[in-house]
Amino acid sequence: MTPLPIAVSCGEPAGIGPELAEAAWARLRATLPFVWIGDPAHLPGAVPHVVVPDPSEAPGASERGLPVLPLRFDGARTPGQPQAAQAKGVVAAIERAVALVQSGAARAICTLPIHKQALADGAGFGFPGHTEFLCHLAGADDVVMMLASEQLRVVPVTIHVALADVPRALTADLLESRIRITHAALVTQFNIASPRLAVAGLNPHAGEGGKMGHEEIEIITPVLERLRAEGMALTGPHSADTLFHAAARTRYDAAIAMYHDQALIPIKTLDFDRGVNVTLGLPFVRTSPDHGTAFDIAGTGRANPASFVEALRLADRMTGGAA
Ligand SMILES: NC(=O)C1=CN([C@@H]2O[C@H](COP(=O)(O)OP(=O)(O)OC[C@H]3O[C@@H](n4cnc5c(N)ncnc54)[C@H](O)[C@@H]3O)[C@@H](O)[C@H]2O)C=CC1
Ligand SMILES: NCC(=O)COP(=O)(O)O
Repeated sequence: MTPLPIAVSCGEPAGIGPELAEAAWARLRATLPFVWIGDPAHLPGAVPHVVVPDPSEAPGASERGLPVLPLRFDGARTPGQPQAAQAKGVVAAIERAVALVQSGAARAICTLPIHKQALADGAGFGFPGHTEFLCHLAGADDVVMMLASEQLRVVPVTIHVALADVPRALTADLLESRIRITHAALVTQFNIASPRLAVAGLNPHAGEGGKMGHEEIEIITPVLERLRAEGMALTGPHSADTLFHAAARTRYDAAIAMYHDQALIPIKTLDFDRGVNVTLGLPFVRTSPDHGTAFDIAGTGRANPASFVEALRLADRMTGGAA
């Protein structure tokens, strides 16, 4: 039986998404079919593309060119310069990918990067990122952003939250929910029978016994004690500054960090080229490259497709493939 394709939303046309789609097709065309949802006129044309009326035709078409489910946008692609008139199309591509995976026409979705400000300005997009938008579209209670590579898996508990607002956003309920979702996904989607999780503190030195902050004592430790009593293998709260060196990384399957940069700086430093962003807790698989729209190099041919290729491969493995 022909495998279902992965549905790829085009992301911001002014970013590197269109060239990444072409480069990934050139690498994966025979082994991992995907269908790109976007405006064919925005593709650079370095490789052929094939417009397909239905995603079921993507695996066959992939031998001849990049399979495309067309979505017409207003205007041409201008690398580095997002067009307000195109913002609604960017959102529609994500919605289309979700509809395809929900109807069983695609096996997973993989999203190319959006420019959050361009979507807010051009489409009144009210979500800080895909993660929150997908949670909304799927009707999920809560989801988790995980960044994963060969060397590290890491989860920020608070996600797209201004640093000044993190202490208020970091509640015991949120921490517990995000640990539970991560633990369950490591078992069911990453085949780790007994996941080991290492949890960072929020403050320097994990609060130094209350001398440098109280969130560890008042919020983090009580949650960890409760979940340990259920049998979860949890350590922490750890000082975040010593949680990511090589020896420390051998002691856990995923690190739970308290805010965006605490989680993403280590993995992007270790593995920027091959890190993958995966949303856990959705009723379908969603992956994404770890980087953004890279306006500074869009249209120059310098974009490295490795993270996007890894994102497609991870989506494939998480849906039973062997890529
Ligand atoms: N999943 C998503 O939709 C994501 C979207 N973004 C959005 O992207 C926009 C730009 O974010 P930045 O912080 O500037 O990060 P960025 O990842 O777009 O760029 C940071 C630096 O890395 C380089 N870079 C990024 N990807 C590359 C690639 N594949 N090959 C070679 N060089 C690459 C860029 O040229 C730039 O110098 C923002 O609007 C942000 O919100 C950021 C991360 C993820
Ligand atoms: N820095 C990671 C990021 O912004 C990805 O967000 P999302 O669009 O995948 O929610």
